[in-house]
Amino acid sequence: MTNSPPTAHRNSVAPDDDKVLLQLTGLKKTYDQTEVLKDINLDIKHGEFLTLLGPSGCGKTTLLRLIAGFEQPNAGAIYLDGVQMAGLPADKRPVNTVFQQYALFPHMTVAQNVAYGLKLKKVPKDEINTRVREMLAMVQLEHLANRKPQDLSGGQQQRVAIARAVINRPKLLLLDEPLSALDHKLRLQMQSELKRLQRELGITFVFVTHDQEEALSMSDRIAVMKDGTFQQIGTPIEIYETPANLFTAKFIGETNLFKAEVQGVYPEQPDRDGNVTNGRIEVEVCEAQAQDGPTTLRNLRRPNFANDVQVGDIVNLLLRPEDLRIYDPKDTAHSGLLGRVIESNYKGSTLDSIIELANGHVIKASEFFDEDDPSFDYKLYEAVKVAWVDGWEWVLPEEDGAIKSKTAQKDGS
Ligand SMILES: Nc1ncnc2c1ncn2[C@@H]1O[C@H](COP(=O)(O)OP(=O)(O)OP(=O)(O)O)[C@@H](O)[C@H]1O
Repeated sequence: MTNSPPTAHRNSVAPDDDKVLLQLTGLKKTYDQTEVLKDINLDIKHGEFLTLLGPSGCGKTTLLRLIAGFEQPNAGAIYLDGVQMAGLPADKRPVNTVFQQYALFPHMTVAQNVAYGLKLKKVPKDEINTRVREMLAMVQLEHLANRKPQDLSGGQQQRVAIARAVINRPKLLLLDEPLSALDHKLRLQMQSELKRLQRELGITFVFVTHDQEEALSMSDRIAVMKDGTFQQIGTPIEIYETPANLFTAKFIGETNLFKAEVQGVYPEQPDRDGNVTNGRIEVEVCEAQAQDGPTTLRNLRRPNFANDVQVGDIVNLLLRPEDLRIYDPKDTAHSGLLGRVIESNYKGSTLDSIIELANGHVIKASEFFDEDDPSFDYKLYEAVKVAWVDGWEWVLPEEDGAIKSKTAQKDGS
């Protein structure tokens, strides 16, 4: 993977303190004898922005509904600030939810919509007015306080919904795909506004999306879900750069995958100063007709994995488009995979190329555009050699975690 972090890095803010706000232990939920959540365990810290990310039907909304108290789990427990939530109805939990449909009251003005929760709580009128004013300033809607929801744009309506949900300072705000009804440009704008608001209010957010770019750019941590289980929980950088399995690798960002055969295994061992060095393996990429010299990998970045691997095993070599470099096939300084460029798109800051390798495998490379760099001087359908930046690769076992040797695969076992 690249050493230059994705955009998420600049936006992510470490939570204020390490105290756990929300603790989920052994949560299970079954509908019609189908377990849609299986043994969910997660600690969320005060002030954290945590995103549940996964394909449709993986259980994201169900998990939010359990936390909110709209549904009860079949097993497990939910603790909020150390208090067990079992049996506590939704309206008694210090939690609010923002849905994709904003559900604003059409007959009320913006200010009345935002004031609604405080009015129910019988907060004094003067205090309500002050807090509504402050809240509308925060979401930059003061000038629209007397408008009705139907006279607002989608983005403005969503800001009212968010203001209404946070005015009574819940400890936790649950957001279920709150931006998915917005067009692309507005969605990007709302992403940064929402992030700013979360930082200013210091409220813990649990945000649901199936948009991986949104998850990467907004979250402190992402929990990647599939079939009611967590596949990986980590920072955007961890999830993108060191995915725990093939599902996460393929779900987040663009991925080039190569099968590779292990040629040598060198477990971790102490160096001269007594520090334990990472284990490493050497592999040969299984792209037989596409290869120009041995393409070996020396520095495996997952030390524990190295000890499980044996010579002859097949592993997956993961390379993001930005990890690849394109060279002249006559170049002798780099060993790589031979192919030809079948599509080339100039994107301003990058040049994105689709390359068909000699064995038919199609891959994608994305390089920063530099007019002075002669390595970019290739034309469509021209032969090229593709290599990767040493140390930017990531190695994964097969999906089920098992590593099948080449011989075993041939035997069909
Ligand atoms: N009330 C219900 N009765 C029966 N099955 C349900 C119910 N609610 C959800 N499910 C099922 O539980 C699974 C998880 O649904 P859920 O809505 O949590 O997924 P999701 O990840 O939020 O999906 P999406 O991204 O499409 O909103 C799905 O298979 C869904 O059909």
